[in-house]
Amino acid sequence: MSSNNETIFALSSGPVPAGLAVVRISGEEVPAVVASLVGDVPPARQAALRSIRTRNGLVIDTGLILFFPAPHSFTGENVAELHLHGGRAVVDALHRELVQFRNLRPAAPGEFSRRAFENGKLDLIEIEGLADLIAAETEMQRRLAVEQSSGGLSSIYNGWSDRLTRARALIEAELDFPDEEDVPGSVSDQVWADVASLVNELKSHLEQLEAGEIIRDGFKVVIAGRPNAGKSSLMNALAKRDVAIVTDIAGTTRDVLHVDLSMDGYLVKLYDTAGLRETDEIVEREGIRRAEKIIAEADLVIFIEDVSIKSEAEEVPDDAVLVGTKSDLPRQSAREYDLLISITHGIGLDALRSLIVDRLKAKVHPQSMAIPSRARHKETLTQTLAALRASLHDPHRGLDLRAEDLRVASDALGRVTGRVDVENLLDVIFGEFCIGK
Ligand SMILES: Nc1nc2c(ncn2[C@@H]2O[C@H](COP(=O)(O)OP(=O)(O)OP(=O)(O)O)[C@@H](O)[C@H]2O)c(=O)[nH]1
Ligand SMILES: [K+]
Ligand SMILES: [Mg+2]
Repeated sequence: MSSNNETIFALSSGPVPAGLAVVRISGEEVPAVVASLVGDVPPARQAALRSIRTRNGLVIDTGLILFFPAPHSFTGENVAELHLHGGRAVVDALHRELVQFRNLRPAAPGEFSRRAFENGKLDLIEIEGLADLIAAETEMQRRLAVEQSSGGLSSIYNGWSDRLTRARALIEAELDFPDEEDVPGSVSDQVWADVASLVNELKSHLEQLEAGEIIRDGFKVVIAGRPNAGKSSLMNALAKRDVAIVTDIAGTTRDVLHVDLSMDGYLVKLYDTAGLRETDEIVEREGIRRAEKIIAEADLVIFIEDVSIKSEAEEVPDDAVLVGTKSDLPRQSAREYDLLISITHGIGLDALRSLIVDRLKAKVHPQSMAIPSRARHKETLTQTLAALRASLHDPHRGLDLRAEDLRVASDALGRVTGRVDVENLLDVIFGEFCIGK
């Protein structure tokens, strides 16, 4: 059990007014609070219909109550859920009543999840997965988050941890009994063979990071090209709304504009940028600087060119999709394009959408959804891999030094799931939750 002796509560469902409001309470005081509110403590884990009253006997509302005795609850503590009617005044009245109890206070953001972590109910990967699941807006984000929040990814890391622990134990045994004839050399060989295969598994796992990041954070597509090429018109057509200002004045767009699209279940982040050209105009120049920055960070650049004007020798970024636009106008450009479109005539847009999805899938083709997706995962897994490689680097190095590398690897891997001390990280991780989670 956690050492938290305060009981916390919060509205865990969405904003009121709504059909229902679910208020969650967690901590030691829960049975006493529930008995006071509804007159008894209902049977564990069964929905019970009750009148919820103030201590003066006034009815606040009638609703369902669920009691989850410790440790079989989300937080591992005593938990109650009150399902009320989702009115502002109903929730406020319950709030006013709850703050009257001793040792009862409103929860901080992420505090229920933090208690779940501290009581060993969820590890850090599962907690992060839960935050992602709540934030998920696309189907692929949901699948990735479900895999993480339900322990699929953790089980890989726990499996690796167990293998490392075993390897370290065998090496320690060899260090403790160096002259024992009956600790055969082949034991040590087996250990290093397994460490080598761990290195390979970790390496291919880390190669999936880019896919995980694209699924979680989105595939960044940047529209670039000369002023007046029709970039903002394309952005608006793909977004199906008027996001960007379109005029026939070259240099209309200055700031980087952005919309989120869902394509084939993936999050695509589409950016419109200032037209690229030499200019002395200060505002436009800043716009171009910003454009160049986002182009450098893009997963895919769509470089568009007006086919109705003679194309100048332009630098098109490597890997960019070269799109000729305004195909409704008489053609002047002799360049070969990957695709021709016309925004005014609605030509080629579906083909462009498919092309974006194809490029995305060329980068993201995970065999499984048990893949890393955050900078934090990358950092700790990279440290693990480096230490494992160090242990294999020179077989003639002292066994004690190689054992120390394995210890470093073990610690780094333990920090991924939070098995090893991560106190300094917790505020960051739980801070991204909303209140009530
Ligand atoms: N005929 C024709 N005109 C187009 C097409 N797409 C855009 N235009 C016109 O081209 C002009 C410039 O379009 P924008 O979308 O503002 O071009 P931009 O590349 O965003 O321009 P900057 O932001 O100034 O760099 C506008 O007058 C549009 O109406 C098209 O497919 N066909
Ligand atoms: K323009
Ligand atoms: Mg524009």
